[in-house]
Amino acid sequence: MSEKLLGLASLNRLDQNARPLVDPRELRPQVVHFGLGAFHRAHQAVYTEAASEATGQATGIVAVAPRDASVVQRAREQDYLFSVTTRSPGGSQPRVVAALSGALHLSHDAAALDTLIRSAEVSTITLTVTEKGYHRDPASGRLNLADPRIAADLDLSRKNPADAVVGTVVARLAVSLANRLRTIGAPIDVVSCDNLDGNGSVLAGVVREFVAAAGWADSDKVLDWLDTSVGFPSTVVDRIVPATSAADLAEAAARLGVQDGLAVAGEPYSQWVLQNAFRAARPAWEHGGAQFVDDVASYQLTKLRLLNGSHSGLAYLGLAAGCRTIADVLATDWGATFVRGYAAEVAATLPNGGPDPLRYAESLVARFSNNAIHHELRQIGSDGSLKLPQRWVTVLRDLREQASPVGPNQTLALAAWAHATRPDASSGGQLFGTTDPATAALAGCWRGSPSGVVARLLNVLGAADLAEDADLTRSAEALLPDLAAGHVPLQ
Ligand SMILES: NC(=O)c1ccc[n+]([C@@H]2O[C@H](COP(=O)([O-])OP(=O)(O)OC[C@H]3O[C@@H](n4cnc5c(N)ncnc54)[C@H](O)[C@@H]3O)[C@@H](O)[C@H]2O)c1
Ligand SMILES: O=P(O)(O)OC[C@@H](O)[C@@H](O)[C@H](O)[C@H](O)CO
Repeated sequence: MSEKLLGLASLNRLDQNARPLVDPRELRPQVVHFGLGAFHRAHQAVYTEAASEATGQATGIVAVAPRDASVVQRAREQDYLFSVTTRSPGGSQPRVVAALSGALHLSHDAAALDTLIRSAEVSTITLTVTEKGYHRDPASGRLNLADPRIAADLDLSRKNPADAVVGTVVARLAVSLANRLRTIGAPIDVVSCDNLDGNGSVLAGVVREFVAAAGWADSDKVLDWLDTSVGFPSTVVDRIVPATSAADLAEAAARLGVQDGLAVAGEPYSQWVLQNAFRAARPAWEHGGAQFVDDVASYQLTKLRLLNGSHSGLAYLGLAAGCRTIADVLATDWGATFVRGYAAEVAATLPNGGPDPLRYAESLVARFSNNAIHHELRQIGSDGSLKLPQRWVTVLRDLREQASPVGPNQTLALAAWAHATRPDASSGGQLFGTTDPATAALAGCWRGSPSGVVARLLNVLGAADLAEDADLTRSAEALLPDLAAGHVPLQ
């Protein structure tokens, strides 16, 4: 292997402060992680390495790439090492992290993955597979059995219950957890680290629905075992980690002195709150800085509704105004005002006992203003049809239930999202280049009469109840001409 590439052979070329906290050769697999994306590397992997250093138990993660096989290849070439650069306006600091002990592809390595999930050494599974990875129906929130990929996996797993080479993470979990019951039967925990409201119960729900729909001879027994022996704790994960750019890779190579094809960069802030609801032995993440609490709901709602909710709003407004990154938006004369105003409007929907919303908003203004982080609005604005149900729709419903009015910042954010879903004739995609699995359905909403477009779009989010709120939809539609002119009409 080339010494110019990050790997075991090039570790001694690194500056002392850029070296891993633990010896990568000592890692033993205890965790299987689905979703070998940027966030996992800069978040759960970092906590796991810190816990390994603190406890002296070198926990290894076998990371699974559900789609892109090239990332598995790169991880293998680099002996599963990668760097995380912490970026702030004061400077940036890369460090190589030793937490991964293997990498597999979901379908190419199906047999090895199944063996691992039913092995006694693995006690925890984690996931960062985006909202798309859960295959939920937007209106009901349940597993969408009509989704072609889920339907295909159900078909495969009916024909071959134990050995099906399935293509979705939900099906892989259902099949391999059932195989674990059929072989060692030892308890295990499965931890969703995606930005979903009640992510533990959402994940438990889709896995159970797959098992029930598969109709295996032992499906009922598997469902009972999932209840008694498999934990699905909820978690709140927080660290801003943009997709890695070519410039990030070049900077990592220059700073480290070796090439790192898996480099990621993130902000200094990081938080991981986990529900104390594990059934099996787990990594001692509390020694790596994670918090364990009995109920994560107040942390989860505050984070999703204030951070992610305002992030989405900034993304759509910023795109309308011609900005590229979140820091660009915060540099306008309206960015911070929007974050504060939006937080004040959402505050009434947050449970007691969580962080103070207005102080939280101030911390967001500071984090979002970090101009060493280049978080593209197009990335945040993509998949809006799957993100907005938990970022905005639940908030709007709670306000209706309280008979409270929808605030001007929420209405403006809704209008900006609507504007960003406009079809772009030249590209065939969305106006600003955001991507969304519901692009065609969203584009279809622009075909009817202009009045009614916001209601039609809300229906695509599975929010027929909000679509009937004429005050909301008309107020949002009234803002569209300003947004189309590149003006953000913030009061
Ligand atoms: N990046 C962040 O700042 C951040 C912060 C908090 C939480 N998160 C959570 O982590 C998730 C992933 O973020 P990331 O930055 O790693 O993104 P990424 O694009 O780098 O990685 C996404 C991962 O999800 C997988 N994936 C995508 N679509 C899938 C599908 N349909 N089925 C199964 N797997 C699929 C990809 O293969 C990849 O492994 C986010 O969607 C969010 O829920 C991210
Ligand atoms: O990662 P996504 O695409 O689901 O959402 C974009 C951002 O809102 C999100 O990544 C935040 O930066 C993150 O949740 C902060 O912890």
